Parts: sequence; C-alpha cells; structure tokens
Amino acid sequence: MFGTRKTWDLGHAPCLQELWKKDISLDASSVDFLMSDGEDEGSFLALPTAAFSQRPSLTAELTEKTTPTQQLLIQTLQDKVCEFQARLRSEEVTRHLLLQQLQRQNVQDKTCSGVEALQEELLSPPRNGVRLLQPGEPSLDRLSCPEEEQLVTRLRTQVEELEEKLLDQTQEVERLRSELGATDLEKQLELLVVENERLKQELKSCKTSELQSLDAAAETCSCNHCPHSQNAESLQREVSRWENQARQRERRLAELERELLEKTAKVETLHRQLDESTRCLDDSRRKLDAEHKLSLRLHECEEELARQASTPPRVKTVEVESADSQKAVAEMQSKNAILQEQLTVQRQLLRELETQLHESQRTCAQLRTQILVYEGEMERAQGQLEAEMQNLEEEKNRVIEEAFIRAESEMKAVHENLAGVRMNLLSLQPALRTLTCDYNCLKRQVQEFPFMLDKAITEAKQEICQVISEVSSTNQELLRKYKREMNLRKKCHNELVRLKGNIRVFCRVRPVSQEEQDSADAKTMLSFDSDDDAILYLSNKGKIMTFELDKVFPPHATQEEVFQEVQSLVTSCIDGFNVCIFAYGQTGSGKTYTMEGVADDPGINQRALRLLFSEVTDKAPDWDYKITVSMVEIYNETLRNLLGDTPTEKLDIKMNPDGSGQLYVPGLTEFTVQSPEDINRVFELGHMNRATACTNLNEHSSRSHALLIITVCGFNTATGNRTQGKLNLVDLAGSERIGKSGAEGSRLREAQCINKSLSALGDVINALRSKHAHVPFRNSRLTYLLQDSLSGDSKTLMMVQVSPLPSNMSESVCSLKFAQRVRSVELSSASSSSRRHENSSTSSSPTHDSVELDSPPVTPVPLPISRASSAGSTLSSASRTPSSSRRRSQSQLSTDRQVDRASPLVGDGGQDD
Ligand SMILES: Nc1ncnc2c1ncn2[C@@H]1O[C@H](COP(=O)(O)OP(=O)(O)OP(=O)(O)O)[C@@H](O)[C@H]1O
Repeated sequence: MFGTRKTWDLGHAPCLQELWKKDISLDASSVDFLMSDGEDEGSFLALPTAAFSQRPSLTAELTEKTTPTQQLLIQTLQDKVCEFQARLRSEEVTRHLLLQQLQRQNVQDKTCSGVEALQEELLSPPRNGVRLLQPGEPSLDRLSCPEEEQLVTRLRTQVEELEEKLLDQTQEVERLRSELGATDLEKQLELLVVENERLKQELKSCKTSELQSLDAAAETCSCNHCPHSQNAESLQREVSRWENQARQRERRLAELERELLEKTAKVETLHRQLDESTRCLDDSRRKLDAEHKLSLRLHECEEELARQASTPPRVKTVEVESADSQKAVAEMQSKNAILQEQLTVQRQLLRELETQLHESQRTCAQLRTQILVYEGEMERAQGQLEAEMQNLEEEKNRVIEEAFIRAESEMKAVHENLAGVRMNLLSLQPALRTLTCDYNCLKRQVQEFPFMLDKAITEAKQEICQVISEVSSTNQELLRKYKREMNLRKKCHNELVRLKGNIRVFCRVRPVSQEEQDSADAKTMLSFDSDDDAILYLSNKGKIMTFELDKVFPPHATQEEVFQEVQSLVTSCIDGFNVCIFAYGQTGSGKTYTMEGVADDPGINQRALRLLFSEVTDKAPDWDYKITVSMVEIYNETLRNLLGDTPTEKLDIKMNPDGSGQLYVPGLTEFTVQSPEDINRVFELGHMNRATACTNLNEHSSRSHALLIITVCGFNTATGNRTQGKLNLVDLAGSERIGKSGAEGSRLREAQCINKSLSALGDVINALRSKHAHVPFRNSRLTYLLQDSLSGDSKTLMMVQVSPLPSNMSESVCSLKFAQRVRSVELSSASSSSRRHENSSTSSSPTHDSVELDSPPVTPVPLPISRASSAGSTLSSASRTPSSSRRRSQSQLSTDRQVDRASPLVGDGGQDD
C-alpha cells in the first residue's frame, strides 16, 4: 500500500516568499542609493498593477484546489505583494524627491565634478540592508525608462513564474496526496467494508436458503418425532452454530477495521510530522539560500573594497582660483571624510555580516543534521508502518480466506444434509400417511373410550359389589367360626389349666457360681432324670431323695425357657383371671434372679409385662386394655408403697367404704404403663425407693417380700364387655430357718415376721384345700393382700428355688418337701387318681426317703382344690395415682367357691371375647 508512496519534495517553490522573507529593509541609505538613478514616478508605479492584475482570479482558482497550507502560502504571498507594492510607492516618492534636490544642486554648482563625486558616492558599497545591484547592472544614475520597464518586466516575469510554480506545486501536492499511504489505507478500508458487506449478503442469502429448505422440510413432514424433524433440528443447530461463527468473524472484522482506523490516524499523524519536517526543511533551505546570497554580496563588497583600496584616490588638484572653488573643495573634502567614515562603518558591518554568516552556516549545519535525523525517523516510521500494514493485510486476507473456506465446507455439508433430509422426507411420506390413518383410527377409539370406560366401570362395580357381598358373607361365616373356635380354645385351655391344677409347683436349681466352683463346697448334690423333667434327685446324708414336681429346671435352664412355662398363666390374666406367682426358697437360691433377672437377661416380671403389651396390642382394636402397675414391700409385717413419694410410709389394707365388700389399700400408687420403657421406669423407681428405705439392699431384700401387682382391665369396644385380671409376682423373703439358728434382736424379729407370713401362706393354702369355711387370709399382710389372687378361680404358681450346694442341702430338702406337699395336695384334687397313686408309690419307694413334712417355714399341709368361677373377676376401678385396691370380701369368695363347684370348667363364664 505504501509502496506507491513517494517522498515528495516541495523544492524551492516559494521563491517570492523567500525573497520577502529575507527581510531586506529599505532604509534611508538604500533609498539614497536607488534615488541616485533619478527614475520617473510613473514607471515604478505601473509595476503592481501590471504584475498582480491577474492575482485575484488565480487566488480564487487556487483556493478551490489547494490545501489549507497552500492557501496560507498564497495568502502570505498576497500580503507580501501588497506590502511590496506599498514600499515601492514610498521608494518612488523618496527617489523623486532626492532627484529634484540633486537637480537643484547641480544647477547651483554648475560643475561636473560634483556630479561625478555624487556618482562615486552612489557607486560606493551599499549600507546595511540596501538592495544590491547585480553585476553588470547599470547604475541608477544611468537607469533610463526602458531599463526600468525591463526591471519591471523581469519582476513581473518572476512573479508569473512563481505563480506557475505555485500551481505546479499545488498539483504536485494533490497528486502526491492521491498517491500517499493514507489514500491507500482509505482505499483498503473501503475495500474491506465492501468485502464485509458482500460477506454479510452471502450469509444472509445462505440463511434464507436454509430457512426455506427447513420450511419446506417442515411442510412436508408434520410429524414431530420423525427423523426429518430431528434432522431439521440438527440442521438448525448447525445453522445457529454457523451464525455464531459468522458473528465472531464480523466482530473480528470490526476489530480489524478499528485497528485500521487507528493505523490511519497514526499515518495521518506521521504525515503531519512529515509536513512539518518538510516545512522546516524548506525554511532551512531558504535560510541557506539567503546566506548564500549574503555571502555573494559580501564577496562583491569585499571585491569592491579591494578595488577601491587598490585604486588610489583620485585627488584632483584644483587650483584655487576662487573662494567658491575653495569652498567646494572643502566641502568635497568633508564629504570625502564622511565617506571614509561610512567606509569604516561598512567594514564594521561586513565583519558583523561575516559573523552572522558563520552563525548561519553553523545553524545550517545543525539544521541539516536535524533534517537528516528527521528523514531517518520518517523512513523508519514509514518502514514500520508499511510492515505493520502489510502484516495486517496478510492477517486479514488469511482470516477472510479461512472463514470462506470453512463457510463453504459447512455450507456444503448443510446442503448434503438437506439433500439427505429431502430424500428421507420423500421415503417417509407413505409411512406418514399410514401413521395418519392409524392416528385417526386411534382418535376415534379415544373418543369412544369414555363411553366404553363408563360401561366397563359400571360392570366392574357390579362385579366388585357382588364379590364384596360374597366375601363379606364368607367373612361373617369365618368370623363366626373363628369366635366359636376361640371360645373352644379358651375352654380347652382352661380345662387344661384346671387339669394341671390351679396351684402348680415348679423347681429351679440355680447354677454353681464361679466362686463356689473354686471352693471345696462345689460338689452338687442334685441330679435330674433325663426322661422326666418333673423329677429331681437329691443326695442327702447318703440317701437319695426323689421329688416329683410339675417341672424341674436344671441349672442351665435359661430365663426364656423358664418364662415359656409360665407365660400361659400370664396370658390368662388378660382373660380376667387372677394369677399369683411366688418365688420361694432360701436366701441366695435365685428367687430375685428368677423374678427380676438382670439388665441384659430380665426375669419373669419384665417378660410378663412385655408379653402383656404384646398380647393387648394384638387384640386391638376390638379390645381396649389398660395396664396399671403397683409395687409394694412387706417387711416385718409392714406394707410399704414402693412407687409412692414417701416409701417409708406404712400402708394399711381396708374394706372399701362403698359397700362392695372389696379390700383396698389407701394411698397405694398405681402407674398406668403403655410401653416397655414405662416398665423400666417403674422398676427403677421401685428399686430406688426400696434402697432408700434400708441401709443394705441385698440383706433387706432377702428379709422382705417384694410384690409387683399388675392389673389388666379390658373393654371390648364391639360388645361392651369388660374384664379385669390381676397378676401378682412375688419375690418372697428367704425361707431358711433362722428361728432355729438362735438369732436375736432385729434379726430375730425379721425371722419371726418371715416365719409368720410364710406360715400364714401355708395355713391359707391348707384352709382352701380343706374347704374350711374360714380361710385365715388376715393372719399375715402377705395373705391378706393376696387374698383375691389365692381364692376363687385364681391360678397360683410356686417357683421353688434350690441351691445345689451340699451346705444348703438341709434348706433345699425343706423347700422341696414343702413344694411337693403343695403339689401333691393339688394333684389329689385336680387330677386323676392315677397321679395320687404315682405319688404314693413314689413315697413308698424303697430307694427313696419318704417326704418329710417340715414346718416352719411353711406348714406343708394338704391343700384342697381351689376352683372359682369367673364371677370372681369383678371390675375394680384403678387410677394412675394413689388409689385403692378393691377386693372381694371373704363371704363373696365363699359364694364364689360354691358356685365353682357346680361348674367343672374353670373360668367358663369369666371370659369375654
Ligand atoms: N439361674 C441362675 N443363673 C445364674 N445365676 C443365678 C441363677 N440363680 C441365681 N443366681 C445368682 O445367685 C445369686 C443369688 O441369687 P438371688 O439374689 O436371686 O437369690 P435370692 O434367693 O433372691 O436371695 P435373697 O433371698 O437373699 O434375695 C445371685 O448372684 C444370682 O445372680
């Protein structure tokens, strides 16, 4: 682009300007010098009109064509011309005046010598600033009108030449401007803009054609899910991608344009710098020319001076003939002196001019150096600019070319895809027709579907109603059968319990502890029958004693196994029976372990409550059950409320004042439990209160009876029937014969109390067995409290705990004898005679000792069968906080027993479904 650019030289165009810029002032001396020729006024005055008559038109013409710089130049020229004209006029006037003065002087002197002297004076070197005459130019005194005209003509010619040069320069400037890099940049910019427009047009046409293609494809395929629409979508995506690329390229193009503009601005700046440099160059050149001319003038002056110096002054010896002549000579001499002075001044001036010349030459050298530097910089900048523009040009061309190539390839791919889509469209049209038919068919079916659905729903409803009624009747029948079977099961269960006896006796042998194993007393004196789990053999004093009970648990029996055997009793409580489970045995035989257990292996108490929860949950929602819990302790015949706020407070057992004849314990706390967590909290509270009431809990617990009383009240929401059962879980005090060991003080009192209560228990059982009219429940707090659980149709289980150690054999024998007596009594009444026979045969066995009835701790007397009807399970009210336990009166119990005898089945009427 800049290869065509030329470094243009304005040359020496403004010659006239240079002339005026020399600033040659026409001072008085120069005027004198000019006036020496004595020219006509009119010849000089004619110059301006002749020389500049054409100037305005030329100026107007140039103004249109030239640049502001050139206009400024022309304006300057015009000003200078006007100034020159004015000066010419003033010089003309001055010269005319001088001429008149000289003529007058010549007339007065009438001598030629004066004229010659004047001529010499005028020929002398000009003073500072005086216009120089060219060599060979006639002196002013010899200038005539033709010469003046010639001078004017020459000046006019010079002006014309200058104007022509100015025109040429203007044209040259225009031409150069057109060839300059800036014009190339503009052209390039225009080309880029045109190219950009063309690309946009092409892109637009591509988009239009694609849209038309897509529209055509969309028209031919109205199905939304056919492959054509998917292809069309993919094509649209590609088109949008290309659009994005096109936009990116447009942005890139815009950036390039911006860069181009910046470069153009830079180029313009450089051009301005170039112009200024050129102007400086011109100034320097002008100054050089002026200096050159000055040096020429100096040289001429020097030659003239040398010539004058070499020429001896013409001393004209004039004879003094007259006073006038002498006077004139004197004047001439004085003039000569003045001229000599002027010569001195001129020489001084010459030296100054020489100094100026040297300075000008130095300045000139500096300016030349500066010009060289400027030119170097300009060339370097121009080179950089050209290289940069070249790079930009190449980059732009490359980008455009790449974009074109990509766009073409992408367009080609699009067209190919479009062709494929069209082919697919053509092939899919039959399938579309088929689908349309199917669609119409389905549409009809869908329109008919609600009617069909209604019809089908109606039919289905009828069928469902029919089936439901059938199922309902079947369910009714099944429910009826189920209830009948349940009643039968309960009857069977009760009969089984009755056959087994209402008083059952189990024996559990605790294991030998680790400490006991290490001692010499580790040998066990008990053995078991592998074929019969109701037989226990005991070796005592060399004799083998055999005890038959309902069940014997060996030492390895787990808590779960024990509970399996007692859980039927627990569940009968839900059916409204009163149940009493005792743990009986000497201290340390495992009573507490069996009833309470340990934390990770609970005993009967906790398992019973969990089973009750599980059972009542199963019976919901037909039955609504409430389970309440109380804990009491009987120590030294004193009743204590273990769940109350004041466990040391003594409770009493009283007759209910409502006249129902039942007993109750005023102040006894009952907690309603709803979850196993409640049970744990109740047990914790009971233990805490029991520990609070004594100093040594272990010792205390073996000296007191602990009772957990659980009341289960049921309400059948369907029938309105109610049931109430009570489960008494009793951990009795140790049964060892302390009275015989000679204990004293508090231990003796404790032993007496324990003995009393256990004896009372035996007495009660004996009275019940003998069907005495009076059963001595009131003989102890224990029997009094358990009155309703020991009489009537209540079920009793006695768990006899036995220690296996030889040292405990005596106590073990006592406990087992008591247990066997109780059981044999029961069996004699409740079961067949064969059992009694078995018992007698066992007792008379030659290899076994006969059972010895030892008393106390318990007087093991034969007990009668204790059967009661369900009438005994009357409802008693229970409250959450201290309430009363209602009990049936003794008379009521007697009545119940009489009723029981008439009914062989236990609890027949006491169960409600
Ligand atoms: N079946 C058993 N399995 C394991 N350990 C047992 C068993 N029976 C009892 N024991 C342990 O024997 C020890 C005494 O048992 P426990 O306290 O229950 O006797 P106890 O008859 O309640 O005594 P006390 O009349 O003094 O309260 C305890 O350490 C207990 O853990």
